[in-house]
Amino acid sequence: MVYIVDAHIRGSTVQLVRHALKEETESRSRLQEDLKEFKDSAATLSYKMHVFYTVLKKVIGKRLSRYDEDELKDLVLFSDTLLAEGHGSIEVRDPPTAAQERIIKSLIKVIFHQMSVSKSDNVDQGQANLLLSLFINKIYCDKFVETPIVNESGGRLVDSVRAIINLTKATNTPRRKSTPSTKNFTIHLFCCLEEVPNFFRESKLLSEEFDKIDLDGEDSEGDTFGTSLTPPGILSQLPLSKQTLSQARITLLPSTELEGLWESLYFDDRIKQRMYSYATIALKIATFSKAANENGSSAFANNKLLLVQGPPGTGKSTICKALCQKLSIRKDFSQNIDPISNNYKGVVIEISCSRIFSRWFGESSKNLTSIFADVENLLKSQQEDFSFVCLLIDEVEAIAFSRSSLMNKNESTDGVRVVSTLLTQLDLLKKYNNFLVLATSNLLESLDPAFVDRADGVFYIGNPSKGGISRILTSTLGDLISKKVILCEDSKSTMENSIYKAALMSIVEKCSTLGVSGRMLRKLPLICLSEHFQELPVALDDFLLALAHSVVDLQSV
Ligand SMILES: Nc1ncnc2c1ncn2[C@@H]1O[C@H](COP(=O)(O)OP(=O)(O)OP(=O)(O)O)[C@@H](O)[C@H]1O
Repeated sequence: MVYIVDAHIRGSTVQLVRHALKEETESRSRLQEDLKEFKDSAATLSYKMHVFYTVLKKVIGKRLSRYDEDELKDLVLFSDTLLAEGHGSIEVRDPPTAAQERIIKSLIKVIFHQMSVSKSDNVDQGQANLLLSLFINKIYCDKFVETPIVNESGGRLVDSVRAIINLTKATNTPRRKSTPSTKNFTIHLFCCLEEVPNFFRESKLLSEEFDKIDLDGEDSEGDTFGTSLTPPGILSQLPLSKQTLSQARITLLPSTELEGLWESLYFDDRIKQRMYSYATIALKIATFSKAANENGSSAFANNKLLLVQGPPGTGKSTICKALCQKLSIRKDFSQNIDPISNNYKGVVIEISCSRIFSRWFGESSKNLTSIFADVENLLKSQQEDFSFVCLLIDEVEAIAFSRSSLMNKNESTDGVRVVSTLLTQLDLLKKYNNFLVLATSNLLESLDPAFVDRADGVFYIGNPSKGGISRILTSTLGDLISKKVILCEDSKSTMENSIYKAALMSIVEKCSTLGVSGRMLRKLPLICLSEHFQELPVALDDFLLALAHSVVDLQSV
């Protein structure tokens, strides 16, 4: 079984490792007065950091191998768990104290010395616990079900293909081979940009410079940057016009804003894995075309467009943003980028369809063209930096409404022009190997067939199943218990208690019958507290009774 592990590292402590290794590298070079070696110290430092990351990954892998398969599924390990369970671990401040700095520097010295003597990157248990507590914030584990297709029978290929096509139960039908139960961990270390030492300071300086620029010029419309959390100083470095910045929300990745979203979503049908695979294959395959020096034309379709559709509040927009964050963390297309480097690994441009529309004839399609022109500039500038650009179009029906319906309704030709512009622009940009479009819609039937046809994958996301409902409610309850809004005897094991489990299950059953959306499930605890209590905290028993009432009340909404 393959597990994709995303380990969220602490930028501040890892930066200290870099300092320690840099000091050591430079002092050695100076001692030896070897000019060439001194010049190569940057390469030596980057090699040593690579060794440090390898040791850290090995320690994480060993720690995770303690868990069985069931426990590993969607496991999230927080730093306090790592701290409580590891002898020799220490709690570290952010930024670390002077004493903690000394511990980190000594530990690194000792580990590197050990490795040079033993010629192995193994560390003892005490050191492993110390490494985990000092450098890891959180560990997420994603089970990746691999079903490689093999012709196990070894029969003639043509017979096997025919057996599949005709769905015969012939003995030589090639099957999807089940993977052995060994645990393989693919570990990615990451740090959100806002936590990278100096990123924020630099962006603050840039912001100050940016503030001096007059934004009230003729073409500054609306609340520029109003919705973006990325500091304007950083945004001003991107080749984007003020107009695009006011009509789109830009997020540089990985971002703290999107952190933990992927793990907070519970879907059936391996939807997350499938979307991740589609996105990575689309981006990876494009790099092959680049290697073959093709200039865009290809015998197979790769529009790099994924469409997510389904009823409101089912997590469509959230999964798209979470997917972008994962693509930037897992770096399948951006090897060798240091997790604590200042470089962003991806950019999400979220288009606000309502802002694109203008009351002036022809303006809407002009707005769209200008956004796409900016996206193209950005794609060009990012190509060598191993970072991707994702265009996220929420509620795409606003700009991809079926043209025939528009004409039947005698709507103005402006709407038709917007759809045609969108299609033309998508066709133009698909040649970029670092480009991806994610679109969401509640109204698949109303979309223009030519747009749907361009989607490489169409994913349906419905209301959560019983399993999903149970996990959403359990996680929300767990959060309220840990925040002490809900009181119970043992905050860690209460929800394991069979009495509470059975009570919650009845609520889950009712939610499932009513077809409650993920959004409503996330809101239910707040509705329940507001409707039934005046004072906080509340007892768990009372909360569950009130929750049952709130769910029943949903019937009348
Ligand atoms: N399956 C789910 N698991 C966990 N959380 C969910 C799930 N579905 C929805 N949510 C939560 O519901 C909220 C709304 O999600 P989101 O806005 O992504 O839905 P949407 O499908 O895009 O809605 P709309 O179509 O109305 O724009 C988010 O906070 C999200 O985390």
